[in-house]
Amino acid sequence: MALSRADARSLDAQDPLAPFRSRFIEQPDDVIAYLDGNSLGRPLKAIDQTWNTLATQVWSQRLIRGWTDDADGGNWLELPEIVGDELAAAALGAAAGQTVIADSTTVNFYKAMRAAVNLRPGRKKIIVDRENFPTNRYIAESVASDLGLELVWLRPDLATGVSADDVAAVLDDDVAVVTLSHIAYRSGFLADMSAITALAHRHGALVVWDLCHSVGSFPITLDADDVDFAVGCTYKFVGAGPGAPAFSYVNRRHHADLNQPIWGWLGRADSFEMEQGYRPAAGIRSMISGTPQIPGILAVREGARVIGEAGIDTIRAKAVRLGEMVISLVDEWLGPQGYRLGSPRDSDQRGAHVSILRHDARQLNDALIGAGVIGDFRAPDAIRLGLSPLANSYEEVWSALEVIRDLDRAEYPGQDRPAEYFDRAE
Ligand SMILES: Cc1ncc(COP(=O)(O)O)c(C=O)c1O
Ligand SMILES: Nc1c(O)cccc1C(=O)C[C@H](N)C(=O)O
Repeated sequence: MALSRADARSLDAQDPLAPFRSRFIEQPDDVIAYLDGNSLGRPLKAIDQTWNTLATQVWSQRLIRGWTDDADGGNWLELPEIVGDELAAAALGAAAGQTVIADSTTVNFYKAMRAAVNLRPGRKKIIVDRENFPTNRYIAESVASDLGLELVWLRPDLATGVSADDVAAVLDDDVAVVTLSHIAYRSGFLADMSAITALAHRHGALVVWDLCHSVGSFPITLDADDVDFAVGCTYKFVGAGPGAPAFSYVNRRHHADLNQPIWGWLGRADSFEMEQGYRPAAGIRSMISGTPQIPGILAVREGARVIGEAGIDTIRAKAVRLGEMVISLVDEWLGPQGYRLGSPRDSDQRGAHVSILRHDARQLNDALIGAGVIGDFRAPDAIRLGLSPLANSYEEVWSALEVIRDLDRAEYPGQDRPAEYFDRAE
């Protein structure tokens, strides 16, 4: 028996995270459910205040001195490292001094991949998977092409993702880097970061993890797992806003030999001496290239603060419970309408979104947005339902599934559905 609306309400009544919903700026009245926080999180009221303070009290008053004045526990030039440490403590399981907020995930991923390969001279292979986010696949191609390396492609089943066994099957001592997404962008499959990292290390390879879909939704343990490099975005579950700067983590044991490819002035030692020749700054600072994006970094600080306050374990527990609710409703209501589950059924293998598959997903998703349920379509046949434990209520998610069910009834009344309805176009 699927949960009823009353059941969803009762889950909300017991939800320790329910008070956090009022931290967000209200969504428009015509939105029944916003299930796209795994693409762009909703804004916190605190960010509105932070940006207002930045413009009216800090930027306008300190002017250029903001870069070097010691206020807010540091100056703007230091904020990438300061807020990097704050995010690391709240959401990455990483000790201070190994994380910076800078650039986009794409750019950070490029830097991390090149830096990792530089640490393994003479090795000729990079392992990457076909289900990885496009930017990761393209950057891996670009790095391999520039450096004359071979790409070894994993081809995971969409719903089962990349296992340690898949990696073990192609790993040898000629592999420089294994790169994977911790949570797959389409299926939500959760990779075993600890096991795969240990496996890569046994062959002398390094790992570069993309944490875009896990940061802020899943307890990450970068130091404990001895991860080498990790990158991820802050506009999803961290909620720092469209185009907010990403983060880059490099394990301390690589700092002495770290050599990333974009040699900008702010990653140099003694930047303001403006000297000839590049000499990397000490530590994680050398992952920076150019001027930090201060409004975005301050928004990351607010996101990290709220995650720290809520507690990442509590966030994860609610993500699991929301996912289970969605899957039970999919089974009961949507299976008979020709939808299939496009995510792992087992919560231990699933992140904070659930994908449902149907051949006409693109049109369905457009219709859903029109009906006030905002998820997203991912080619070729997936509707992703992103579950944001801080912003979504159980009832909101339940209502979304009800809308999906009823939309389909309206479109295809009765039991006589066209045959192609059930045949997934592969
Ligand atoms: C897994 C993953 N990696 C990388 C990116 C790309 O990040 P960006 O476009 O911010 O560089 C995204 C989302 O866009 C993503 O989901
Ligand atoms: N970064 C995005 C953008 O600039 C426009 C639209 C969507 C996005 C996304 O974040 C996509 C997202 N990373 C995904 O998992 O599909």
